[in-house]
Amino acid sequence: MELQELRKRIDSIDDQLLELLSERMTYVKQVGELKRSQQTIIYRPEREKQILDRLDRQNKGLLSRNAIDAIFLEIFAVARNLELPERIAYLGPEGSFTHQAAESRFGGMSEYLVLPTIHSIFESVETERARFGVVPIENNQEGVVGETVDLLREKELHIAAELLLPIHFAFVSQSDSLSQIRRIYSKDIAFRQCSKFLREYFEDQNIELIPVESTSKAAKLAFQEPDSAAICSHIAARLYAVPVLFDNINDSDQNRTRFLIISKNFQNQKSHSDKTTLIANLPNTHRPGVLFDFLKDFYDRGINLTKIESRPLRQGSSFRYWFLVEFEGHYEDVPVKEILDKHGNNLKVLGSYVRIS
Ligand SMILES: C=C(O[C@@H]1C=C(C(=O)O)C=C[C@H]1O)C(=O)O
Repeated sequence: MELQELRKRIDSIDDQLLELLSERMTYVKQVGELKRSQQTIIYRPEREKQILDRLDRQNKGLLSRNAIDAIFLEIFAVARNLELPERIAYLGPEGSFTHQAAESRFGGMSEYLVLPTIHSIFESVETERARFGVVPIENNQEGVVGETVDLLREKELHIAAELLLPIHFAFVSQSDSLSQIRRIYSKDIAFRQCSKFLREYFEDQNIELIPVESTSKAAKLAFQEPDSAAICSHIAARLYAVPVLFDNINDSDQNRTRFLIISKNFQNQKSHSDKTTLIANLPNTHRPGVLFDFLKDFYDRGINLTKIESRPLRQGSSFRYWFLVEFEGHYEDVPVKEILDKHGNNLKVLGSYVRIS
């Protein structure tokens, strides 16, 4: 087919897509009105997951699951904005991986509040300056983010959803040739995670590796100084319009960070694959068998634990702990309810949500 003919067909499909998307939005608006009249929650991650799973099963074309997810998550985000514009707080700076995570779920059209600390994210959601907050909870290579875990216990907030982001670093520079590069900016942890690439390409050159506070600051510096480069996220490269010379330069392809979307008064309905997070303040943990007895309740009911993290109680000078426990299932499942009833006051359920990890 000729180029002109191909483009004519593409234009005609775009016209149809636009018409269908507009029609979809009229129904979304009606859903929004129903939700408002029943005073229920707009964001329904379990419904979104159901749609994505169904589309994936139906899909016979060229689109990968990731492509379908990316397109439709953006459609959902636009739809939610139409139902009710909601502000989302994320841990900055702009161009951080948390920013990338937030955009992957709430799209390019949402209103964002960029805050400098994990504490300030929790506070903005608590005071309802933001409807949702996006915070990292763990990295599969570096471990847990203690501040997030501690704040989950301290504050009365809920987990609306989790999301996983592969941590892919890009090597960006304005310079056309590697030999012109004198300095590379990034976070120290990113230098560590891209050490093979740095050795391979820059071993013999006299290059300065300069650690800065964030990879997005690194991208900004690479934008300002043409004889420098940065190792940063995709979103930072896009934000500062610095060309990507090499993509995915991290040593390991397995590096992933898990983020939580937190909210006030949020409850998800059951989906067919949920996860629950709770805080366990078990009495007398210094006695033998207390933690064992508690965990046995999960074992006896065939509930799969996915995480247990102990954190210091910070009571005087003692070494005592509380636990963050995560498991497969929803808090409305009968076996889970039994455990919740049995341990009542010692547990605080943070939420059940669609399981991704
Ligand atoms: C339209 C709805 O609200 C939101 C938007 C969705 C969509 O665009 O399909 C799906 C789930 C909700 O997050 C709904 O609940 O059905």
